[in-house]
Amino acid sequence: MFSFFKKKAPAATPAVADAPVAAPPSAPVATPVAAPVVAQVPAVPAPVATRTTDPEREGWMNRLKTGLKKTGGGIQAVFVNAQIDDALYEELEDALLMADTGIPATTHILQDLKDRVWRTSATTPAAVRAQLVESVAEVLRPLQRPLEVGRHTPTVIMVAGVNGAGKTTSIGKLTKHLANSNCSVLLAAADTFRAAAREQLAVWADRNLVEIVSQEGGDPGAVSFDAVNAGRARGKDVVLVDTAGRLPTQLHLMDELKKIKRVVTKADGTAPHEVVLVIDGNTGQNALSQVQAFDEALGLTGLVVTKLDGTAKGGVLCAIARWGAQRKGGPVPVYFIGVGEKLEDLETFDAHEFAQALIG
Ligand SMILES: Nc1nc2c(ncn2[C@@H]2O[C@H](COP(=O)(O)OP(=O)(O)OP(=O)(O)O)[C@@H](O)[C@H]2O)c(=O)[nH]1
Repeated sequence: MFSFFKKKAPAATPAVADAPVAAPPSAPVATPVAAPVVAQVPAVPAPVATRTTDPEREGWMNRLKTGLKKTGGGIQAVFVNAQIDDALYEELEDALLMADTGIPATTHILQDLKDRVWRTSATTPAAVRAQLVESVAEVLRPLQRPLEVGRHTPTVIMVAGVNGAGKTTSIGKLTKHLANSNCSVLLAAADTFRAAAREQLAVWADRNLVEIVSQEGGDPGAVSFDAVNAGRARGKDVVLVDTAGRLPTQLHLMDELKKIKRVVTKADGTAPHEVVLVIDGNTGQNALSQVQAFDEALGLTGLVVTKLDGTAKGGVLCAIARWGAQRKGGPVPVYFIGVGEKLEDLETFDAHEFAQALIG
């Protein structure tokens, strides 16, 4: 199941009765996702829906749980025949650190857990574990925010990341869902180095009946510029700019990325409207370094975390959330998570579900 919000010009009367209830991004949400939201929605962005008994959503939850099984298993084991004492908290600390949660987030979660245990008078391992899920969910909740489409026409989304993080695959998945929801999409193949990347994108474009701007060996800035102009001229809802993979340490390539962003702004003074970093969920604490480095270079507006169906430990999202709590512009939301290689394996991020999968 997939959800995003498409906003149209304010002139139209919002379909208030049918629209999801708006709430602050940090508030717990409980509206079930019935179907992708493509209707006009109120001006205030609404949160993505969460807990649901939808079988499709349960299916991907199982995949996420399977992917994070190692982490969940490790944390679960701490609670087996456990006493609620200092030793339990020490073991939990180890388990959270092993899950790539990092020291600041682990310290924060444990302190919050102790407060909760005291407040709720939790005395059984199961009750403490339930409180741990709530602690982790609360840390993650600021990351839960939907991608908005429709405020600008086209909405220009620039996608970056290290090599092999899953950018092109995620763009393909996202394109499918956008196209399925009647959003017209234009893809910009700004990875002009790798012929295979252009071909891969062209295959996605073909499958999804969307258009693509591509140029063999061309300048990625020029391709992006052309794509944004073409997107505007053709009245596309979304332009997705796929950039070549690069490491934050490759300074000349990071400069190139900054240039692509500048050129996109030249084509449309309000763009890019989103700068999304794709991170591989298996890269552990390194994912946090990537987020920080790309954010410094580009100013990120969102994340896609891929490969959570594999051997990812998942705790790094807590580290990213705690870092985001200190960030000047606030947390960088996780728009989507990737739980497989298939087209439908892209899901909106739900803090509570993720916490449940993580804790096991
Ligand atoms: N299991 C799994 N595999 C994924 C997921 N997302 C992407 N992949 C796989 O990861 C590999 C790399 O994906 P790409 O989309 O080519 O990565 P990229 O970031 O575009 O790569 P470069 O263009 O080389 O930087 C492919 O084999 C994908 O099928 C996911 O959520 N789960």
